[in-house]
Amino acid sequence: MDQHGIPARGSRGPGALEPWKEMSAEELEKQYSPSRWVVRVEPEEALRTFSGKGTEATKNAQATRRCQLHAPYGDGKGDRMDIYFPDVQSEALPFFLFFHGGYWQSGSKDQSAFMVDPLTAQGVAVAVVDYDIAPKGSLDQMVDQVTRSIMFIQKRYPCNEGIYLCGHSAGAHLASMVLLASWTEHGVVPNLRGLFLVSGIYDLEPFVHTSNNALLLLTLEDALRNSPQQRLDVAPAPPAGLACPILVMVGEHESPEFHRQSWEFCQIIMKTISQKC
Ligand SMILES: N[C@@H](CC(=O)c1ccccc1NC=O)C(=O)O
Repeated sequence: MDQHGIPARGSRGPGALEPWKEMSAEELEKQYSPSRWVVRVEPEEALRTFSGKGTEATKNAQATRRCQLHAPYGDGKGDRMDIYFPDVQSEALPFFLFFHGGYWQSGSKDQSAFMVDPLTAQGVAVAVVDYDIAPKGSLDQMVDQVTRSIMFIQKRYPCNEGIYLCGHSAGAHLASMVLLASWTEHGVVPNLRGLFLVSGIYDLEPFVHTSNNALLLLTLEDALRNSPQQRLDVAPAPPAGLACPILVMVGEHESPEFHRQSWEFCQIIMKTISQKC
């Protein structure tokens, strides 16, 4: 265990399953290529459709909803979010913050506002958050950006009726990292009321050994430091975010490794809650 409370390499506790260690490089690559598990279309078409539909929905949301685009949540050029508002004019709204996926190296807020229509219609404000993807940003910087984007919403809308975080894939990982955040250090505790984690990965060690790491260049240390699966139950204090409901979801047709990641993350959350809360 080091000073960050990070367990030594490979010590995931008794009973931990690490089937990925037995896989060939080719199999591991496939397990961590979500587009190859789409059942209806070929991987390239799946990726094209995903970004095409997202871009179209974003243009539609920007044309039809009251919104503030490129709102700066910090001083960095990449510290930007688009905020979409419901018809009701109020500061006391629930806020839904979305963090896109793309293995920390692709995707943007400009193709990720597909949930804006249904949520704003229900009286929810939606913030779609950009962060500096690789190679511009490092994973540690992205985690910091996500933390600052949440603090920005809390400070700007102190009367909010709850902050709900949602992330998809790599974005689910970034959202889950708030469970390790030390909010008192940041001078504001966000009014977190819910976490929606969709098809995320929470133990980054297997990812390090795939070609997806070529741009991100995560070391094993970076991966462990940024793996809530490995840090949650050894974190020194009960994470503030654990006081709210956490929904861990995974797509039916995602790879067995993606299913295992979500399942084991659920287990560690429940274990941590029973120990610390
Ligand atoms: N190169 C990956 C792309 C990918 O992983 C991805 C694409 C869009 C949204 C999320 C993704 N994965 C995780 O963040 C693949 O082929 O599946």
